[in-house]
Amino acid sequence: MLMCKRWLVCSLKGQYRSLSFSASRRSVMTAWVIDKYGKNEVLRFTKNAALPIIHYPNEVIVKVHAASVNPLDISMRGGYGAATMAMKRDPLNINQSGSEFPLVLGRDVSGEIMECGLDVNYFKPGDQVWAAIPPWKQGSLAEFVALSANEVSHKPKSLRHVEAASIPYVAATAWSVIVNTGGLNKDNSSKKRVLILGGSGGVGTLAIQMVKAWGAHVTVTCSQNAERLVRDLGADDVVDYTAGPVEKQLQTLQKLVLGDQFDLILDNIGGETEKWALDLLKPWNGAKYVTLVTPFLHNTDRLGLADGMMQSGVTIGCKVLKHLRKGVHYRWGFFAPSGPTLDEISEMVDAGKVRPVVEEVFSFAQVPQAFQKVEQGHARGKTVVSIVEDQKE
Ligand SMILES: NC(=O)C1=CN([C@@H]2O[C@H](COP(=O)(O)OP(=O)(O)OC[C@H]3O[C@@H](n4cnc5c(N)ncnc54)[C@H](OP(=O)(O)O)[C@@H]3O)[C@@H](O)[C@H]2O)C=CC1
Repeated sequence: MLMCKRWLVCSLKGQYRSLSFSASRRSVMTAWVIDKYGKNEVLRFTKNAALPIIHYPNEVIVKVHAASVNPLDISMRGGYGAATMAMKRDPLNINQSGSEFPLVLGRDVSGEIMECGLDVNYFKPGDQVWAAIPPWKQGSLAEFVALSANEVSHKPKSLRHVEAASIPYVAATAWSVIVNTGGLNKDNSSKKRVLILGGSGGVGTLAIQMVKAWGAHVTVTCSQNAERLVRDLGADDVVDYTAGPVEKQLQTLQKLVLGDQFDLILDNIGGETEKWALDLLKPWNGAKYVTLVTPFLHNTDRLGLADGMMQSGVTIGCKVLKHLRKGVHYRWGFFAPSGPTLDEISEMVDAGKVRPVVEEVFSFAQVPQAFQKVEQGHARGKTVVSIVEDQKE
């Protein structure tokens, strides 16, 4: 359904091609890369990173104005997901080394289209765009990035690049778990009760705003000093997880205030939470618990692709069946890159229903400090990297 708008516009607009970028092409660009997995010391600034080129006719090259750092970048810096990503990365074996290095991290981009492949009709050079970059592709902590056009979307007109870069990855993740896995959308969320475990970080601050805009009643767990932030974003009830056992506080809230159980729980925390959280769902009513903290990539890193996927299949299968017997649905949620999803988010932003929550902006020279910041945890929204000096549209 989301793709329809794009097809319509494509057929109306006709074809656009690359303009001046190809002609004035350099072969190298500046970037932060890693040449091996490890801690922050592996981050290396270079002026000689290979400039991305278009390999497929549906690809575009985007000049990066701003990027952001997510917890995934910290994990990928340490080798998380390497086995699975290697399967998808460099499908043409362009660098002929079979190696993923030098690897550029950064999953969010806000910037400008420089060049379009021959099949790209929806974008043209000069368009202001944003995107969430799949983990198996080279990232956005660089001057340019190559993406498939269906991963890219026109950025909200009301946002500057540094604001826009805070949204795509967490928005695409929140949309994937709430809409695709959780089954809620703008037409069926009114008066639904949603619990967001861990509401103060990147995904949480976006998820609160989305379900609130669709009319849901939103309960959030976070630490005490994040209460004002999450209430400003739309949380109706806030539980301070540092003030005592969070499950007891939520049970009391359900009995005394809500008078009902939850239709959807989004778990950004993982670990012990799934031992008690599913008891807070309405049974036999299609209610779902979706966790973003899954062992999927850890399994493939540890056991290899085939055995890791088999192990994940057994684990999720057992959990789904165990909870189905109690009348509730257990699910794993994943980030899903999608331009059409970002088109929807862009409209919500320009309509004032979703706003960026930028905690700190670092310069391109300060990328290692941005990683340190994210690694320390306790996020209150997003950590952004400004790559081209930002200009108000
Ligand atoms: N499976 C997938 O495809 C994806 C998975 N993820 C995962 O989802 C999780 C959330 O991502 P993201 O929002 O970007 O992470 P962030 O680091 O931005 O946010 C985490 C937030 O949780 C808060 N927090 C920590 N412990 C608790 C707790 N026990 N209860 C309530 N709040 C808590 C932190 O603040 P404080 O400590 O101060 O309370 C922080 O604000 C991460 O584990 C990430 O790796 C994210 C995207 C995609």
